[in-house]
Amino acid sequence: MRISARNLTWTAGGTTVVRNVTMAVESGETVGLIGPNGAGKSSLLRCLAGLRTPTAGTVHHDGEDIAAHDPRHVARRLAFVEQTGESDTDPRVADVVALGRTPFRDRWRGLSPADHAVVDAALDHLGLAGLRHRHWSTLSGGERQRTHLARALAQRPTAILLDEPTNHLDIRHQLELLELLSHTSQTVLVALHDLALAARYCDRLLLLHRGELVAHGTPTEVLTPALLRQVYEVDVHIGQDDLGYPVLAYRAPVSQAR
Ligand SMILES: Nc1ncnc2c1ncn2[C@@H]1O[C@H](COP(=O)(O)OP(=O)(O)OP(=O)(O)O)[C@@H](O)[C@H]1O
Repeated sequence: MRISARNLTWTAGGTTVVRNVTMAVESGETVGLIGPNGAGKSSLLRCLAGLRTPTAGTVHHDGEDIAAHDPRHVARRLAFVEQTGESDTDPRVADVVALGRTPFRDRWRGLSPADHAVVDAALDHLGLAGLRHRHWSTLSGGERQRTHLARALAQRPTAILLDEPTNHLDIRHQLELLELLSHTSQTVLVALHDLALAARYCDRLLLLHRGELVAHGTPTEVLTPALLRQVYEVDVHIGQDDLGYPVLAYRAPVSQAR
């Protein structure tokens, strides 16, 4: 699915959080959304997922303006993995993953055998089968994050938006998750703080700064010392490891380096 925004602005509490963003993620691409804390990444993702109504501008999924559709229609094609939060209830892992089938179910009916098979496959895919009966409150941060991703996969979406899905994961699980995302045929837009991982696994990067899209292109085009100095206010040396993957060596913040 192609996801696009045109002149998208979102204002909250008197502040313009996302400013006049025009962008597109082509069908099947894996695109990284990067930018400093508070740049507007989560807010942009929510607008693209139909969870926030833009103050101005439009969001299209495969050419359809999502403002013309109800959330259930959007959720049948697009899954959103938010940063993990606390829950008032204490569901079991399998129940959380089964929520992925909600957009396809009759409200008053339980899961069909086909739904159960999809849930089981998602649990297996994320290595969660052994935790399926565990309660949410007993899970580690990384287990919760993988459960959220399994819920998204159980939705069988054509596009997945993810908000910092690796922030609770150890290195192995970070690499596994990004391998999974970069090899899927689905359209993926993922907010990431780790620029080296973003460069390694994403086809293209979108760089947000103070709500504006200040750069987009291949990782090599976007990750330049000059741009990272301007946006992140750090000096960085960008090299390559022996496999050709980018290595970023950060220096002191610009203000302290003088
Ligand atoms: N509902 C809201 N009302 C007022 N301000 C908001 C609201 N939502 C977000 N903001 C502000 O908008 C800015 C961008 O927030 P957002 O969470 O989109 O940034 P982010 O790039 O995802 O940040 P981080 O990397 O820290 O997660 C922040 O300064 C935040 O405080």
